[in-house]
Amino acid sequence: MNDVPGFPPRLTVRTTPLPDCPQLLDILPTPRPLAWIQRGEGLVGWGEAARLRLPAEDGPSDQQRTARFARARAWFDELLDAAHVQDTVERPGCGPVAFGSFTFDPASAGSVLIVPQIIVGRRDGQAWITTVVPRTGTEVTDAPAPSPELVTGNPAPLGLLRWTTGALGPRRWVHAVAAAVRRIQRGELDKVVLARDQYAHAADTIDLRTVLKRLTHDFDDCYTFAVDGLVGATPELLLRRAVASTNPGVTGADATASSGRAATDTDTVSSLVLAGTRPRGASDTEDEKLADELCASIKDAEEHRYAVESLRETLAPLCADITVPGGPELLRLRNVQHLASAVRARLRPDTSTLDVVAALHPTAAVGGTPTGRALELIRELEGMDRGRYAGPVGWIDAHGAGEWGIALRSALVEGSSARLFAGCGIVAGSDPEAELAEAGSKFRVMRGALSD
Ligand SMILES: C=C(O[C@@H]1C=C(C(=O)O)C=C[C@H]1O)C(=O)O
Repeated sequence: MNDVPGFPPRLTVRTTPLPDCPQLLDILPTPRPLAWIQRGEGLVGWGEAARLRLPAEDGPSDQQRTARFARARAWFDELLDAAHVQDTVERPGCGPVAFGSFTFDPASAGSVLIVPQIIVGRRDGQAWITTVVPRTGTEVTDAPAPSPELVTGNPAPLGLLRWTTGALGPRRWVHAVAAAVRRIQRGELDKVVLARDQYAHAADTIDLRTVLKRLTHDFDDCYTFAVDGLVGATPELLLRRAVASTNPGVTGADATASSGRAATDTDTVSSLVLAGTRPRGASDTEDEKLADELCASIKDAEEHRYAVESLRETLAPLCADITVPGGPELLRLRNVQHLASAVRARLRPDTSTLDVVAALHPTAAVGGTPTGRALELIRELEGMDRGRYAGPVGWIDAHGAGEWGIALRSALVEGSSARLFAGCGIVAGSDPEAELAEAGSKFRVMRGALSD
């Protein structure tokens, strides 16, 4: 195990196909797995072959904003350079994979990259297993062949929960939102996203497998994730990049070092922007009424436009051919409905995935506009450290392929307690009471997943 500022370990990595395609959440042997799953496909991992945990950044503000991503990139590149990789599957997510979760605010400690000892992946009906073992000295040894008999986990129910409020109770949070609306109306900024937290306390250690199963069941279209105790189901995709290996067959340390971690000509990235929210209705009629209201709302259209424009501006120096839809679509989830815009672009050569993640975070959907002023107001009004909530969460492989979401609809699970988060975009026309109700709808994702 490595902690910053140590060097990553030298690893031997082997990926082989799995003859059967397992349900990813049925094979987890530990109550604290790593996961990234959408519609039954994705990656799960367990054990830790390497870990990087980053401290809070305190440099000059612009450098500080991206420093944790640059450190993570350097560490993973170094790990890849020293790794001996055998990969007979050659798909995104094969070979060495790091699961990552970054803090929302650079001034918070705890951004993390973890390379599991075992990774199981599943895509398009094909499954594979990767084993990662440390190697000592300079002699290259093969990783042991993975056992096809995967252990079946037995997730435990969570029992009765006790709930407590976090930094701001509902009334104080409504005041904070009202203060933000006044500051926006005074012209200090255009938009700020304010969040609140609450705690669930269980009698015993919370088994993340139970939580993950409920999240994937209820939010199949979302990205269900678990990285170092941060668990959730986010609808918001910050970045997906699919690059296949350019080196078929067995790769050695040198081949891995020159792998396609930077962009190639055909490299496309996609992102899903969400901003503008209504709850789901109790009946079809009410549901339609709320959807119509959302689609006709000038306040929500404006909030959405800020988010899309900020994404386009951020991508412009890094990408060509940015495609933004003419207007948002309606995305309906079990608890809420959102205005959504799918943006696609072609990555310029020599751009690394974590550089793009660094550039995109924080989007206006979780920070505000303009970013700097929004971050100051969040620090001033929220009264809490967001930790890794609303930060980028996802995975990256040796070729730069990866999927990164924004850690929303999430909770930080530590032992027997869970800290839940929910936030809302505030603009000049926001009604604080309506925002409190909206935060309630968003809390429902994790409240449901934690409740037996
Ligand atoms: C901040 C959150 O959600 C964000 C805020 C939204 C809004 O205000 O309409 C919608 C989606 C997310 O971008 C959250 O879920 O905690």
